[in-house]
Amino acid sequence: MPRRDRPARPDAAAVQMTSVRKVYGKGTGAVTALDGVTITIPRGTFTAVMGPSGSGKSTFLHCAAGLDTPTSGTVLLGGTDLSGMSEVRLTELRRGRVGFVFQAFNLVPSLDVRRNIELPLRLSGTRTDQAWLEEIIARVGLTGRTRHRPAQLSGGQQQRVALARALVTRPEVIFGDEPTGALDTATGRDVLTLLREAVDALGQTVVVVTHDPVAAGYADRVLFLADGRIAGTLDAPSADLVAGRMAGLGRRV
Ligand SMILES: Nc1ncnc2c1ncn2[C@@H]1O[C@H](COP(=O)(O)OP(=O)(O)OP(=O)(O)O)[C@@H](O)[C@H]1O
Repeated sequence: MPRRDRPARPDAAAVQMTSVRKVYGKGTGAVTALDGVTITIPRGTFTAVMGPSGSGKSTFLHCAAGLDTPTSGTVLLGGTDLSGMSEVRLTELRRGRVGFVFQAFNLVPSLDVRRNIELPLRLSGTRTDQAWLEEIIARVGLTGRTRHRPAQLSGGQQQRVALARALVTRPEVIFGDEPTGALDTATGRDVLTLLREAVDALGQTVVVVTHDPVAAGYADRVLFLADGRIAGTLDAPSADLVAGRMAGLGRRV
């Protein structure tokens, strides 16, 4: 049975971006969303990406996850160079080696919890490792809810399903775009705690875009973007320190 618990390149960083530029449009209407980003994200770490509106956070996430192609520069995911990859190979890579957690959950309404979680395996033709499936269902606290449809769940429970779905393939990286943006404060904290546990207990790599300094406080490192460039990093962040740095960035732009 194909298993993904051993990365293809165990020594490689989870993500390595070198001189990544992304320009949308052409001529006078061109917008430089990323302007020479070079960063290494080690395996088994939790990174929060922050910055003012329009600083390039979503573009960064999309380029790192193979959802968008840089104008120039290179992106390596687990040692695999994404440049020049065909759309078919990029789709395969996103299914098997990348997990996503979005603000809007993006579950399939007609499928129950278990089938939603198994979906990436079914799409990539991988047999389900039942013991692993049961473990992650238990980890995210959905035991006893596996026959429910998404509409029968709270927002927090739906995001737990999305997180389990992201974990099921043992991806190189789980990318989150404001994963707590649609949740109330307490429920959002529960989801952040689960992301933290995925890093600490499972060695998962997590990269999350957020506007919330408290959410960033769950990360090992905060990456600040301003005007498409890395404006600094903060290790072992606290919400207060993050808020202070954000206020400084806000004044600069
Ligand atoms: N498809 C696109 N076409 C043209 N310009 C774009 C496109 N996507 C993003 N941009 C521009 O690129 C810049 C960076 O956008 P991006 O969405 O990455 O920023 P962000 O930091 O995620 O913003 P926000 O916090 O508001 O979501 C912005 O100036 C934006 O207008």
